[in-house]
Amino acid sequence: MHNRLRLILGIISRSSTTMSTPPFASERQLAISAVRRACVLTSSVFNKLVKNETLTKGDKSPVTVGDYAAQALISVMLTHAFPADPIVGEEDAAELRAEEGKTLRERIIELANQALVSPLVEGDKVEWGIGPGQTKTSAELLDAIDRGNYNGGRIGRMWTIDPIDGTKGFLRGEQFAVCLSLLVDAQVQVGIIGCPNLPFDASKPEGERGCIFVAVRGQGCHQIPLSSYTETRLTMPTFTPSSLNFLESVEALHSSHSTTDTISSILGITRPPVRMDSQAKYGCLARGDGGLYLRMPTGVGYREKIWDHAPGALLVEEAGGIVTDSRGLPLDFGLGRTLGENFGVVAAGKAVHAAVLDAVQQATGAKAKA
Ligand SMILES: Nc1ncnc2c1ncn2[C@@H]1O[C@H](COP(=O)(O)O)[C@@H](OP(=O)(O)O)[C@H]1O
Ligand SMILES: [Mg+2]
Ligand SMILES: [Mg+2]
Ligand SMILES: [Mg+2]
Repeated sequence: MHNRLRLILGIISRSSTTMSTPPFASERQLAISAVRRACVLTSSVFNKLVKNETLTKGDKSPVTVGDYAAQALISVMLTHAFPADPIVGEEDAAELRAEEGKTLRERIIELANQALVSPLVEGDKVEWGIGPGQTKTSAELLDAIDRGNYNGGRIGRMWTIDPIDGTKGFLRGEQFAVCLSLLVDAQVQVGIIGCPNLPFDASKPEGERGCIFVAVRGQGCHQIPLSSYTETRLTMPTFTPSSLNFLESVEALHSSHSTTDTISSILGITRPPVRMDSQAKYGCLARGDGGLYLRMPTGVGYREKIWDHAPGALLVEEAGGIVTDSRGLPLDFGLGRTLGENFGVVAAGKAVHAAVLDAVQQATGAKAKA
């Protein structure tokens, strides 16, 4: 009798847990923890970065010990929690494996291990390979970086990692972001962006810095301070064309400033653009710091990478906005590691997106969607 009662109570409690757990709750919790640790790691690197800790990659873009160490850390945590999930990560360890001497490698291993062993905080779980005593060997950490070599595609689960997005902003001491997303069948289901240098409240630029933006499809977009765990739901305010201002890259090589100037004058926007590095722009759009984010191709044949847009696009959609390319089509995260041919990015609130798209098409001659 006693055993039967225990069995019934067990079934009730198991089914109520299942019913009350929203989809992707574990993934969300893990992703927040990983991004939080990577934000601490990258900020600490910035404070101590020395000149010879930055490399130039084959495409001439910079990469620092912070990028490598943060990708290793996040990859270790993902692999402990979800060993079957492939990872599309920006960095690979080829340069490190070929390094003469071990200066960079040793620094990266030290940084990643410091981040892995730091004490558990709210939401952390020791099963993710973190907490005291969880150090990894150099070989394990290089392999963790290289787990990011997945080619992407349309089918199945996969994570994207951009361990430092806006590395150029990071090196200037300006905005950068740690970006993580979960794709399932090419749809972004979870998007997390940590911005250690971003003011928590745009109206207080000298106030507290550091925020994490979190979105799960169908569950809204939230902001959490880096210093605590309180979540605030974000909803994009309604802009009209006359109150619009826009966000764009600092780097004119990444987004054509002259094209956005033309779009701006077609729309009658008088406020100057807010130029900011990284996917912090998507977070700022989601919380209404700007009404529009434009990224216009510069004509160099560059293909946008999925890790540069997947988490950001979900933040904006879950805060009530629309994200398309300049033809009005959704960004396609199922094409592999890139978004394919570059038709730019047009992200804005529902009330203005159509008008903005019209202006983009006038300025660029992009064809509207059929
Ligand atoms: N020619 C180009 N056009 C568009 N994006 C580019 C580019 N060259 C590099 N990028 C991407 O722009 C990202 C930074 O975007 P932003 O200008 O919004 O800060 C870089 O991310 P990383 O810094 O992670 O390498 C890189 O992937
Ligand atoms: Mg890069
Ligand atoms: Mg990037
Ligand atoms: Mg990067």
